[in-house]
Amino acid sequence: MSQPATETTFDWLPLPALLLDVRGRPVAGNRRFGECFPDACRDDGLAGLPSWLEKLPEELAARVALPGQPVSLQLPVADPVLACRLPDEAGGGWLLLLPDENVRFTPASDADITTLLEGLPDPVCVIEAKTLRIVHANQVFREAFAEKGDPIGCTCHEITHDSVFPCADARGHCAVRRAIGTGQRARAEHVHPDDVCGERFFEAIAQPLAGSGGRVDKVLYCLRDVTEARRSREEIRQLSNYDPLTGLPNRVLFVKRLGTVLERASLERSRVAVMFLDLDRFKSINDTLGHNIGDMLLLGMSGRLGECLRRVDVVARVGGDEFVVILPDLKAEGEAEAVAERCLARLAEAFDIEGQEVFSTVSIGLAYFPDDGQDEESLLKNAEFAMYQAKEKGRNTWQRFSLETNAGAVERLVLETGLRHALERQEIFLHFQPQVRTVDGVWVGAEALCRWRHPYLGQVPPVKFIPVAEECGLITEIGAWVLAEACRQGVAWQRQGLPALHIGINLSARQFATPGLVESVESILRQTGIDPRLVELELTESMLMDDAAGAAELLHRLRRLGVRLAIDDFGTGYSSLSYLKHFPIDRVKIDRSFIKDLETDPDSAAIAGAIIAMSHSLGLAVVAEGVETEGQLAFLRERGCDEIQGYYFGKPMSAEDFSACLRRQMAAADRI
Ligand SMILES: Nc1nc2c(ncn2[C@@H]2O[C@@H]3COP(=O)(O)O[C@H]4[C@@H](O)[C@H](n5cnc6c(=O)[nH]c(N)nc65)O[C@@H]4COP(=O)(O)O[C@H]3[C@H]2O)c(=O)[nH]1
Repeated sequence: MSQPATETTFDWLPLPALLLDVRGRPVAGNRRFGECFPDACRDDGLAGLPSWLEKLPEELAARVALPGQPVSLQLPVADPVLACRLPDEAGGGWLLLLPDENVRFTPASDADITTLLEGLPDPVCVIEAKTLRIVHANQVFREAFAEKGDPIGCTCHEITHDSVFPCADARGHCAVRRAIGTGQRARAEHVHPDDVCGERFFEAIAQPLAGSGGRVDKVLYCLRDVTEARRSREEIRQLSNYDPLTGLPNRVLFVKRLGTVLERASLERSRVAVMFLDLDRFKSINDTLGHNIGDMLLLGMSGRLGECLRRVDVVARVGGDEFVVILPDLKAEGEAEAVAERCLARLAEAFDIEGQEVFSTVSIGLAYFPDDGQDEESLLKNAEFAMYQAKEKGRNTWQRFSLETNAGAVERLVLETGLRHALERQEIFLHFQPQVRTVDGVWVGAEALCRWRHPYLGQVPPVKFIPVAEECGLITEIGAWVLAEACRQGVAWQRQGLPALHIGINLSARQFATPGLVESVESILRQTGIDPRLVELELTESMLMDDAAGAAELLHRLRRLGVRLAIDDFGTGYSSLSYLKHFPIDRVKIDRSFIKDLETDPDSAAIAGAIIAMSHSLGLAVVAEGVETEGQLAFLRERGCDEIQGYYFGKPMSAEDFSACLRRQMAAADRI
């Protein structure tokens, strides 16, 4: 076919246009066509044209048209397509004018739609725009609403909602009507009643389908059952914001709510109180009556607490036996105190739990906004502090936050209560301090030292919390955790390619006296898979002296597990080396107090020297603790002290820092 004389005009036509040969096969597209179908127009001609153009030859063959006379073609696009016979002088053929750049497709035939819908896994139907009646529905849709009978001819809302009114989501949106109105795809979330689970949630998507006149005459309506996804989302939200036992908000949500209340209170200049409640001696109830009864008591408590509060008050469970309440918008003086009194009285009444009468009381702390704290954290902290003051006053009472207090006793209570949750809240962790071979400075061991990061108090030193843990018996649990964690770390280092280091672990007196220590150590060794010879348990002299025979037997049993034993802080207690030889001890650690004064105090130097010499004569190795200076190191090296521990070589550090330092040491040694 020769190129028509109108080529320039053809190219600049504002509509997409195609030149067809006499048989109706596309030959060239104009510039606009190229813009609309960029993939189809290549330098070497047309290719990959829309499939509906394949019908053209068939369609044109049936048409009788005079040159220059346009005919309208029935192609599956929304707007009419015009074809114009070109005069024979111009080579015959056709000029095809497409409606505009957004060539829209009309749905295929009913049969095509049915096949298409059946292939979809979700309930899908086609709704007539004018009447909102269903004209097609796939099998999944029919099954989903089987009890309603044949959906064809019914309105979509009759079928999906049992309603004579068009359906709508929570915001009043009907996806179908929006799609009809805007000609755009619309989405909504619907709740449909369900006999089995009460209600089911659907994501509804309405896709407008344009008729031959370009107007939306049908809507493709897809429903996706999102009930399960929504439930899991809700479960996650519930778990992260609510306490699973009582269903009350947890600490996270409580702090958010308190933030909102405080924001409003500062705008309105109103008063808010935070009330912190802690059950008195809950641990002993749990221990004696069992966790089930304990749980039910907590449930009962949370219920009764609700009875004592106003509707605007917010109650949350923030710890095992700790509840907090926000009392917003306090009008009268003493209002919060009255609530506290009411709670004390109601909560002290007996609970009937599985036929048992259970009594419990609470201690309550009160802190006011803005007087006792201006933000969530300080109010919560001060209310908790006041609660400890109430405990200190004899429990079953309330106390308003005040700085004048028996600081020591309250601090102890704060520590004890905090320690009860410290392990489960992962506040306890280990640091490691290198133990270095004196002759060449090589790192041969590490002492594991326990650390506690309290949420309010920050890092609490072990000399403060270990004695409290001892007194309240928590040391057994903490000590076992330390032992396991230190062994686990030792194994992890070896797996990372570091040399096998011996790990020093402190045993406290109470731990030493707890029955089952040997079994506990044995099981930890087995579970962690550490070589027992790398584990060194550190004890103090006083632990051995009270019951020497019993201690010796215990030490022998520990020794039989393969672990090493060291005497810590040597020199501060009985300091009888001859006595020590009755025990299966491997090493002696000279206390820091002697090392500190080595260079200035001849007595300290003499004692340290004597300990080293005597220990060696008894076949015991010696470690010096607290070495901070070159001079101390020189002295100890000269006296043949086996190992050194102290800031001179490294402070206690995290396991990651420890391994990084050790690697640097090893690399430096390799270079020498
Ligand atoms: N000024 C100075 N201090 C140095 C130097 N080198 C080491 N230290 C400190 O001396 C203490 C040595 O541990 P310790 O005598 O077993 O004394 C320990 C131990 O008795 C106890 N402790 C720590 N962790 C545990 C544990 O897991 N269980 C038990 N039962 N007690 C622990 O707490 C004590 C104190 O531990 P930390 O505060 O970590 O204090 C550590 C360490 O940081 C130095 O050159 N200069």
